Amino acid sequence: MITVEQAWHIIQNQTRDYGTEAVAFERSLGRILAEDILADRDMPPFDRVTMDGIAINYTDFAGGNRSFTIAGTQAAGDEPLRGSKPDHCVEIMTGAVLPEGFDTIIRYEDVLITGNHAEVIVENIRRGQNIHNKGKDKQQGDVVAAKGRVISPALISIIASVGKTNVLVKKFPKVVIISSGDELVEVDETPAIYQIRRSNNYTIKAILQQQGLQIDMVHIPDEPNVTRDEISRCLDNYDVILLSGGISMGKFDYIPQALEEVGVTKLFHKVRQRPGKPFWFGANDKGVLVFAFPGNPVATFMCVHRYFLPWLQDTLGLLTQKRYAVLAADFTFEPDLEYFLQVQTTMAPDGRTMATPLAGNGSGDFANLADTDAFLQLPADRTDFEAGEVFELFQFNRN
Ligand SMILES: Nc1nc2c(c(=O)[nH]1)N[C@H]1C(S)=C(S)[C@@H](COP(=O)(O)OP(=O)(O)OC[C@H]3O[C@@H](n4cnc5c(N)ncnc54)[C@H](O)[C@@H]3O)O[C@H]1N2
Ligand code: MOO
Ligand SMILES: [Mg+2]
Repeated sequence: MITVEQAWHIIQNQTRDYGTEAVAFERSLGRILAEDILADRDMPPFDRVTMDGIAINYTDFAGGNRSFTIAGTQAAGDEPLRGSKPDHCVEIMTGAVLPEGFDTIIRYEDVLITGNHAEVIVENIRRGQNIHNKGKDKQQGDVVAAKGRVISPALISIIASVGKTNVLVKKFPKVVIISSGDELVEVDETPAIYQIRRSNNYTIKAILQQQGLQIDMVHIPDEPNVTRDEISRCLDNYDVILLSGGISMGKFDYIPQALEEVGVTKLFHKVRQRPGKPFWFGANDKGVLVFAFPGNPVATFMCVHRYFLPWLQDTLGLLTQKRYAVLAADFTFEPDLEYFLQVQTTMAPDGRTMATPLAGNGSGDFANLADTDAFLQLPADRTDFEAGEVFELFQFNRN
């Protein structure tokens, strides 16, 4: 049986390029930028006043003058006043362009205005103070935001300020979730005593919605012909199929055989891990990928976070960093499998991320997932894990 790392490498070798698309910039939050955003003008585009007060020519002040005649007022958005004279000043507002002949702004707090005169009442004035100079942040044509970044609220302000109404982003793959199982009824149905409502498919959908993906859902019974037909139809209409359930050793686990019958080549089946050991992964000759996750809810959930989201991030060209956390309490796990230990994380005052184990009652205990926010990947070759040791962390339940 392959290890988690081997499984991940096989999946990583199947990243795809789904191209790019233009979207309205107001709808681009969270998408991956697929073009460099250039400054269309210098930033700031003019010498921008940063305090409400008066504009003077510093030479007048240096020559000993403290009382200035107010020659006019200039608000933000006004054209710059012209024709300055010695010992004149202009009342000026934050965001206004610096008028010709002036080079220094003194805030209202440091002047006394009487009639049309302004007297400067402080001595520590610097030439050029309170002005955000043209081009100081970026020059016209500079890359302000490089492609490959997630579009954050800060990037939205850059995109808006350079006047891009549409922005090029990475296209998402078309994804469908197929759940299976005769014991599963719809959410609005009342299950018989031996049935349950389906939930894995909604969880996967929600995880992908957090990434900005819209996805379709299909449910199939444990019946080989329907299983084959539905998978076949989805192979023709989607880039990625996510399955949940029907891949283990049960008499009615038809999925692996059906996948191979409809031309999906198995790249692996079973990984040395808990939960999620029966995980099946493959691709057809058109490049459609199939992630068939084990049906137990925690197994599906973990596999989506451990394999599918990293694949999606790689596919979209997103640079990601591994995360680590400190195990906060001793923990023992005996089987010769890598273990995805559910934890609650906290930030300690010394800056470390602490992970408190909350193992739950196995991979059917999805109630436990709501009380945890991450899992630690514990290696297979050991049994005892001690408080203070550091392991790789995979976060979920993020908002
Ligand atoms: N003889 C063996 N039996 C099992 C093994 C094994 O190695 N040998 N592995 C176990 C492990 S580990 C897992 S995980 C499960 C995987 O089972 P399947 O992928 O075949 O999934 P199902 O049998 O269809 O369902 C398992 C379990 O999950 C529930 N389920 C399935 N889909 C959903 C859904 N959409 N929403 C909510 N719950 C769902 C289902 O009702 C079952 O309770 O196999 C073990 N068996
Ligand atoms: O993968 Mo199974 O989830 O260990 O029950
Ligand atoms: Mg089964």
